[in-house]
Amino acid sequence: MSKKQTVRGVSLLRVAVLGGGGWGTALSCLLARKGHAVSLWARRPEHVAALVRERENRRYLPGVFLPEGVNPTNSLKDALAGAAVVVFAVPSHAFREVLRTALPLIPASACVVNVAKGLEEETLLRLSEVYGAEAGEEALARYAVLSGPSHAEEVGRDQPTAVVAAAPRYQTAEFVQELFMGPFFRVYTNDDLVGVELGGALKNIIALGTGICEGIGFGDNAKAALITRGLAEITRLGVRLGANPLTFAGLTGLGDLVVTCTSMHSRNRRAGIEIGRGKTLDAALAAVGMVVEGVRTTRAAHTLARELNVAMPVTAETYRVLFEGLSPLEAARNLMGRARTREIEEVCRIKATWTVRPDAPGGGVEK
Ligand SMILES: NC(=O)C1=CN([C@@H]2O[C@H](COP(=O)(O)OP(=O)(O)OC[C@H]3O[C@@H](n4cnc5c(N)ncnc54)[C@H](O)[C@@H]3O)[C@@H](O)[C@H]2O)C=CC1
Ligand SMILES: O=C(CO)COP(=O)(O)O
Repeated sequence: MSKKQTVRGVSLLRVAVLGGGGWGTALSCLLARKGHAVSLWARRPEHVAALVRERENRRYLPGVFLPEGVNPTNSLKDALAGAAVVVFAVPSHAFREVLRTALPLIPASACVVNVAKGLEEETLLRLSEVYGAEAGEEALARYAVLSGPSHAEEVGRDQPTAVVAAAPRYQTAEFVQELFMGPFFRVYTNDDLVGVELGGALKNIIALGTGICEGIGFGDNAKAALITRGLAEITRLGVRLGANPLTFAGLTGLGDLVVTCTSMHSRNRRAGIEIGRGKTLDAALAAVGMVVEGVRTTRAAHTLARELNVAMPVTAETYRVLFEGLSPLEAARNLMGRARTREIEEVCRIKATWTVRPDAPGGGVEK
């Protein structure tokens, strides 16, 4: 493919998408529709064979057909050869393992985009920290995350969607913005990498909790309370870890909470509903049959919150339901019975340490 061909400033590129689930498939379709040459890598040969044969991911994204520009492959070497961009779309728990195998094969100049939403359970690290530890700090200059309210089922069908790109180096976020931006896919940049990563990961806990409430039979008031108070505790932990509190009012905070806590596409919400109806965690996960990131993230965030002494009551009760056998109804009673407090006073206790990054034009504030 000629490097001279461009789509609004970004050359038509060779892109490797790693991960043959719903999100990797939807993003492969989006990029191929923009004219990029996409290798879609999945680890199971029979899954790749089905993708090649059917031109559809019937297991994870039924009804969305792969454009010509998507080439499914089981060979990491083939997928990564000559790639200008590498998109990691594997679940968070597989990120380090796949990264280690892929790193020697990734071209030195390639831009790496991670789209998984989670924390590494064992180390409590954000995935950009995992990347820096494995690839070296200097490699972070070409690393970005893409996050926000974006179900694969809708993106795969060109339904309007808005997301955020963030990166240690602001220009990399701008490159990723241009790469993914399309008529139905609007990409903002945000220079708060910490907030964008945490917003995407932590909202899954609240979606599990909201689902549990629905499974019990509670109504919209409970859902609104959980979304709002969930946002408050996400913001508390985020600010403690160096995020900009305003990020959580944006697409990767409030936006992704709304979509994940209310959409029937959400695996986290669906798993929560099953648990609220009385299923065990294992039975709920089996019923969903796809990755439910919030389960591991609940464990990681609960540990982080305790280590940092940050109050996260929704996370704590969700943890007890998932891992300590607390009944969903008892968890709801615990949340409602907490000591009375003031909403605003609590928010005011957030002491923001956020500073504007020097490499962000306009100070990172949208004009
Ligand atoms: N599905 C969605 O709408 C969205 C998903 N995400 C995030 O994208 C990430 C991937 O999610 P989905 O594609 O939805 O998952 P999925 O459940 O649809 O598929 C997961 C894929 O990862 C593969 N996989 C699992 N372990 C692996 C390993 N060790 N090595 C290689 N491949 C492995 C599975 O075989 C499967 O193909 C998650 O972090 C999720 O939170 C983000 C935005 C939207
Ligand atoms: O992150 C997502 C949508 O923005 C996907 O959420 P689920 O994993 O709950 O389906």
